Amino acid sequence: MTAAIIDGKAFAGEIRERVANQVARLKEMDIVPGLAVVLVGDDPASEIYVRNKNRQTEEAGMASFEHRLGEDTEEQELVELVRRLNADPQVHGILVQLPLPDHIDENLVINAIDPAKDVDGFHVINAGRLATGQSAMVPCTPLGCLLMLRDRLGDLSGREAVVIGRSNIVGKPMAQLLLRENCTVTVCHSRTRDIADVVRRGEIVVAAVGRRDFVPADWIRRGATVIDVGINRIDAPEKGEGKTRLVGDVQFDAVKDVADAITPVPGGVGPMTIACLLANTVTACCLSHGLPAPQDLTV
Ligand SMILES: Nc1nc2c(c(=O)[nH]1)N[C@@H](CN(C=O)c1ccc(C(=O)N[C@@H](CCC(=O)O)C(=O)O)cc1)CN2
Repeated sequence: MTAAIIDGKAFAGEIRERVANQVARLKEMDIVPGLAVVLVGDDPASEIYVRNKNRQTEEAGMASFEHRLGEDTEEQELVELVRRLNADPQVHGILVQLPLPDHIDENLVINAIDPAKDVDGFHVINAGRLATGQSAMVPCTPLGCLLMLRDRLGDLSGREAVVIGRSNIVGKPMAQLLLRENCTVTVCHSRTRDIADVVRRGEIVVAAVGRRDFVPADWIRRGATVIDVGINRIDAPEKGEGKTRLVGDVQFDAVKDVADAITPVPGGVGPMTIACLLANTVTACCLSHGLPAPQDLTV
């Protein structure tokens, strides 16, 4: 068996097209969705993600507001910026790029964002709404994973799903979304006993541990759909001195001989994350104007 490769880059392009159509529709009503992205410090990977977010926001016809603060910015200064953005009617979505420098309490900053503008879906109110089956802003990476799973498998009801990783950003919301789809969900983590046997139950496996090559082929049930959320940068001397490349959490070359379908890294989940951020911003904009959330951008 050779797995189908799920093309996240192409799918993200489709989502961005849907976003651009919704933005054009809103412009006819003189409404321009706006996204504010806040970057604190100079982490090189975050710099790239923020640049891409701003570029793609503008390409979709939305307003992009970029705020860059120094590494030694005080927590209070960041919270004050968030409060100003909460009050700004041109801003419908606020995203504070993570990770933040160690001296800043991430939860405190995230929970200072107006939940209606929390397009990352990380605010405790949105997490609670998702967990209790109420309408919520859904975190972008799990939202992208779910859209790919539905596109590949259709109805997910009754499927055995295994999520590897229990982070607030991916693992927990992913598990909640799969539960909402009526999957039987198991969450594995560093203390899970007999993890190979547990993962082998999954018809759907979502790997989000942040450890390169963590999932070998003999953990994967034949015919499973495997979503690799890992983004691990490793040295790539074969590309030249000092060069690097990205690998996922799954041993792609071996697993593709067992799985029915698999997402690659790069080109899988990553591009979907930013496309879903744009989708969430349009949703937040519509809701703030008393319009319904666009059905083709939400789950
Ligand atoms: N506030 C947030 N911070 C972070 C999030 C998030 O969703 N909200 N997620 C990650 C980083 N991230 C977005 O911010 C992100 C990571 C990767 C990609 C992506 O497109 N990856 C490409 C490869 C890009 C490359 O070559 O480096 C791929 O996988 O194909 C987009 C967004 C942590 N922080």
